[in-house]
Amino acid sequence: MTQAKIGIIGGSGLYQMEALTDLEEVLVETPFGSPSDLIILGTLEGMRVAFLARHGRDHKLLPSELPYRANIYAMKSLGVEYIISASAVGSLKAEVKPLDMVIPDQFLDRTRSRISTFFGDGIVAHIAFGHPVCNQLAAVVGDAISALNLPEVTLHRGGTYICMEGPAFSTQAESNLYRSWGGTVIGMTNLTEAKLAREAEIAYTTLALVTDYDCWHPDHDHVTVDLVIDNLKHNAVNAQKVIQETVKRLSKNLPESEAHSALKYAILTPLAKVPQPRKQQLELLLKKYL
Ligand SMILES: CSC[C@H]1O[C@H](OP(=O)(O)O)[C@H](O)[C@@H]1O
Ligand SMILES: Nc1ncnc2[nH]cnc12
Repeated sequence: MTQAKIGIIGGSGLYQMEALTDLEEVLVETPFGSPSDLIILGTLEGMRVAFLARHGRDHKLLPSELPYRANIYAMKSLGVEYIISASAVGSLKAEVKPLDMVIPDQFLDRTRSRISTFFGDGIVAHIAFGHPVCNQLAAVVGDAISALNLPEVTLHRGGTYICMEGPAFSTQAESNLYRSWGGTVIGMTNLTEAKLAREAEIAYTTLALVTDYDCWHPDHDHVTVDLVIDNLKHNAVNAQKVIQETVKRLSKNLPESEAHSALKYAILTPLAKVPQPRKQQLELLLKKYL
């Protein structure tokens, strides 16, 4: 049974959504283990939404330790069709300032120690990922930001999110390399989520909230947690406003998304030949094709 069509993943600094009412905390077990925390179901702008603190509400999980598959699978099992993912990022461009918001439309993968697929072990699928975020959902978030006219915030529509492994921040040589590759912002989590969301046929967009200039900018201190904490707090307040305005807009019109049929031409293994335990494990993702 669908409990929420909209999922919100809160990153560093965003551990709860204050405007939610009629709260229910749910423990969702998945074939991939437990999610990062209990999922909070609540009402926002008349819609049921599912909120998950990515690192747990007490921020106890490293980017490499996150149960990415359980998080996305849990959202899917609640009926989520759209995920808005709020994330703290460093800026790789002078014109993208701390407190700005970026809606990336591309990712570059610098992760190396995490599983970023539901497939394998007897079932092969290759999803299309040329456009890794849902452009329709991203446009709704962008329009919400523009309409809010937040002081001190410039919106950047589009851009490339470099997803590094962490937990240490980058070296200056790495930061400069990412700049030379055309990176716009850098973080440690969103590419993995975006891939799994696409495999789960959930439309996904990132709301990237800038906290720092990483370590490349000659006029700014290198990023440290201490340095970004105030910006994280400021961004968390703004992110909640943006998410509320986005949900308000989604409550009037849920956009079509190619993500919702991402598996249609992706699975290579004949489903009759998939080992039964795997089929059971992935039933939630596969059932419309069985
Ligand atoms: C702010 S310190 C680095 C930490 O912040 C980002 O987290 P999230 O993507 O969950 O908002 C980044 O990915 C690191 O995990
Ligand atoms: N400079 C940075 N590098 C990686 N992740 C970040 N999250 C916030 N700032 C970051």
